[in-house]
Amino acid sequence: MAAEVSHSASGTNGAAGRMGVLLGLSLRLHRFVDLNSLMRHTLPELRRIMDVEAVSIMLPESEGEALRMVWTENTGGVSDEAVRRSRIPMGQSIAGSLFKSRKTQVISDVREDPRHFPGVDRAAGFESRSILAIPLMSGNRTVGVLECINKRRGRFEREDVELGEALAGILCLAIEKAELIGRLERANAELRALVDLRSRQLEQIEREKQRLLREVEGRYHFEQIVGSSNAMLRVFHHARHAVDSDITVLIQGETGTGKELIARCLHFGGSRKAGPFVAENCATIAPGLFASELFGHVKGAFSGADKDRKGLIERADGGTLFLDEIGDLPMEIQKGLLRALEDGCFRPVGSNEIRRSDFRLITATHKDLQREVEAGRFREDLYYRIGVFRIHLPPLRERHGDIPLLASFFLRKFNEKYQKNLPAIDPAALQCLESWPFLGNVRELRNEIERAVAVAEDGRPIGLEHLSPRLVGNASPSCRSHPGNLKDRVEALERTLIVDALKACGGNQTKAADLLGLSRYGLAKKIKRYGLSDAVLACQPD
Ligand SMILES: Nc1ncnc2c1ncn2[C@@H]1O[C@H](COP(=O)(O)OP(=O)(O)OP(=O)(O)O)[C@@H](O)[C@H]1O
Repeated sequence: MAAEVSHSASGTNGAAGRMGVLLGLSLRLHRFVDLNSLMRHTLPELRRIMDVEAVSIMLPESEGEALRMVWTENTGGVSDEAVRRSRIPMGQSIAGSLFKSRKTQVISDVREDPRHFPGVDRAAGFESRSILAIPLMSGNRTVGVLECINKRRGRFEREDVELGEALAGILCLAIEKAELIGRLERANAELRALVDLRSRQLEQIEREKQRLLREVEGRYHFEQIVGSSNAMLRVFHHARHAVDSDITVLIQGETGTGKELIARCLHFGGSRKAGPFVAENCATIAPGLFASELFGHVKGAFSGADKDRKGLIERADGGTLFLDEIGDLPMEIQKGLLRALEDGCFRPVGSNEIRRSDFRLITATHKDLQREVEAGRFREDLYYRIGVFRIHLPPLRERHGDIPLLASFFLRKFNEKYQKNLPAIDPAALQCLESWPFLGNVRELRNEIERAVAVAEDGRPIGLEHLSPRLVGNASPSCRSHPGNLKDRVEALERTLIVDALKACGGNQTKAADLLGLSRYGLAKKIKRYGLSDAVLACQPD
């Protein structure tokens, strides 16, 4: 038999006593911040106050299909653990129907109630006879269900219902508070773990940054710039004076002579090495974009400026700005650069705000800037300001003596890149390289060696057949001869003649064999012996 009980004012009988009980419990409840200890201390007291054999608290599963017995306390000597975590189907139990109706119910004879779910009783070895079931409400939300089971003396009366509801209200607040604190503690622990992880990652990034810095410093070090000619030794000696100061440096030289390399060495060898190295080639900037590239712009400064953008000067703050081909900087921008050089101040396009940047300026040009000044294309004051310290890099054709050193430096570098082990550049090929004018300077030599390493057979030296045809075609006959002993010289000459014949016959081995007075088989053997298969392929007509 079940009766729904509406919330009603308490009676006067024993009101002061009940008030005392409630107050005492509410004070004690709020001492607990952890749900489990709260329940461990509260449920026995609840059972005593309500004068029942057992009390249970059930909370919904996250999917909402069942309730779980989360805490229980009984006098039957059955361990809590036996019944805890019991699953009570929402649609087939008194607690489940109450969870939905949200109305307190007194069931005076449980055996007669068809909703009674006997699974829990079986697990507990306990027999429920009467139940006072009370929803735990938080505002409009049902948080769970409290069941007071088997009234010891008499039946559940109106006073029991009122006391139970008042207790449930206090309990609900305490559960919510403890749950909230639990959630906060979990979030806090997650946050701490995240902070720990982030700081470990930051440490790792910092270690990696230091490692890369050491690596870059090692790479851009004057010792890494190859050259033993007097001209280059003078450059090294002179350039070192500019490493430890903030002095502006103007590097002059043809394309590919190593101007940017020197600029990097000045930056990474000096006190600004931990700051940025920002490099830009003025020849590649569209005329209308110079101001925005150099000084940056603010959102809306011009059509297409959909967000603020830092310019080169601002990005180089704390480091070095390297402007290659400074001779191409338009007149109208030169004044702004001069001002930034004087006091570090500049104004982004579209902004009224003056910003500051602490940067060192290194510039480079292949042009004669003095002549640009005379022609009225370059400001004289800027010319003197950027050229406080000058470095002139001689073209490679004026320091042919550096070619063998540079060539073997690049051979080592590209052996590593292509994971090969070409032991050397043979003397004929070296002589050929030395006789080439290299208008593209060191860059052209570097590209030539890279190409040769890429095509050459692993384990064998680089020979004439691995060089570009234009270089070999240009080589003088003496350069094609080998300076070694007679056997080496004969072999080198033989190889050169075979390459020439293959070239003349467009890679056709039968014709080349005729031309050389060899059998087709004899030529094939020599091609194999000299490792000329790449040369044969290179000679094939397109
Ligand atoms: N003396 C050198 N030793 C080793 N490598 C060098 C040397 N000089 C130049 N290089 C290499 O040659 C290539 C071209 O050098 P870099 O870019 O510094 O020349 P650049 O004068 O700035 O050319 P551009 O004016 O065309 O920009 C780079 O790979 C550089 O590392």
